[in-house]
Amino acid sequence: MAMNKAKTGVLLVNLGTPDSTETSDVRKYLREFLMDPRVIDIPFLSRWMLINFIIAPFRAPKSAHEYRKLWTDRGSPLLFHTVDLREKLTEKLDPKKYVVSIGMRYQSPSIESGLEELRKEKVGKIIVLPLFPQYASASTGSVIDKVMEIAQGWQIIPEFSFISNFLDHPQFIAAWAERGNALIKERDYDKILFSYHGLPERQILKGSVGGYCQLGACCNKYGPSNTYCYRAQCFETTRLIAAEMGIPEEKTVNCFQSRLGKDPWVKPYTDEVITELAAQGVKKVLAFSPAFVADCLETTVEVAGEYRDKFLEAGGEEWDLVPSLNSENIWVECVKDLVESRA
Ligand SMILES: C=CC1=C(C)c2cc3[nH]c(cc4nc(cc5[nH]c(cc1n2)c(C)c5CCC(=O)O)C(CCC(=O)O)=C4C)c(C)c3C=C
Ligand SMILES: [Fe+2]
Ligand SMILES: [Fe+2]
Repeated sequence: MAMNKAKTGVLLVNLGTPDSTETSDVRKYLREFLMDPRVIDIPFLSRWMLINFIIAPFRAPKSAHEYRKLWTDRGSPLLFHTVDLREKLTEKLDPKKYVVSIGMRYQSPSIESGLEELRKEKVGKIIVLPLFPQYASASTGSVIDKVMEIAQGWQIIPEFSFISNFLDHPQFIAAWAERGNALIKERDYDKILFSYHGLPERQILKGSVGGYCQLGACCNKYGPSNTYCYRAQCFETTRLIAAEMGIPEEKTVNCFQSRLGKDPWVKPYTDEVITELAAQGVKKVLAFSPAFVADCLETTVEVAGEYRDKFLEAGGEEWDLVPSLNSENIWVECVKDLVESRA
């Protein structure tokens, strides 16, 4: 007689977002987010002073203003696209074999509540998918850290599988190419710009065991020696999307956005690249933001708003952002494959 096998739980985790655009909620979110030592990796007391004397009083009201530009009837896009992704993935997976929940690394719904939903279903195995294509300690690493911290308190720890990155998954690449091609069909662009979330350089160097990454030309090749170098992962994603779309490499440009503070972050910086492109006479830019799988503050407000304004003010004429993967069918298929290949 065939044995009934326990279901596999799938936990989809995204970064998280404030509960509302009230400054108090944004402050609460920023406090939790930026007190994470993997995000701001400086000594506790310095981090605490930075959050309480600078971020909470000055940054929170500014960020709340930005979040108001992003907010929709369904709240924050980052959250509702993750809810939709869960729903569509659940429809595609065999209900006898899988149960899917979601968790946000910061604020709600929490990772803890997502794991509890799975435990109630008595799952035999948990696959954790941090929704960050390229591994970074500040994103994927922090999610894994939190899940392990929670599981420490359990009597029974089931089998876990953590998906650390998917920057080169063929369906992830095809999904971006499909989104980009829809715009390229309409219009000719001079440059295709890929803007990734930035990181302090020291975070990459700290992970560079044996000094394999020098933040230079070494990141232009991706392979077994630098699997987790964030910069190399980003460059590889660009190369693969460009190849899938038939775009020559010299038409592409990589850059890193959203730097915070005075320490050096990974280069080149998106705002500086924009000024240089405009000065070179580039008029039409198509921008991709493939460090995010859902539209969020960083894409809709920063890339499609702030950076667009900057480019147009500097003499550019056209700046379009490729919408994120959100809960597009081809992306749901990719997530299904990521999950089934770990089951
Ligand atoms: C030291 C600061 C930060 C690091 C390091 C960092 C890494 C990092 N972040 C994401 C993804 C997202 N970040 C988002 C917003 C955001 N990020 C930071 C700071 C750091 N991020 C701040 C302060 C904010 C809040 C907004 C602001 O005040 O400017 C978001 C958007 C969330 C939303 O609600 O829409 C995402 C997503 C990754 C993947 C990453 C490491 C690679
Ligand atoms: Fe961030
Ligand atoms: Fe590198």
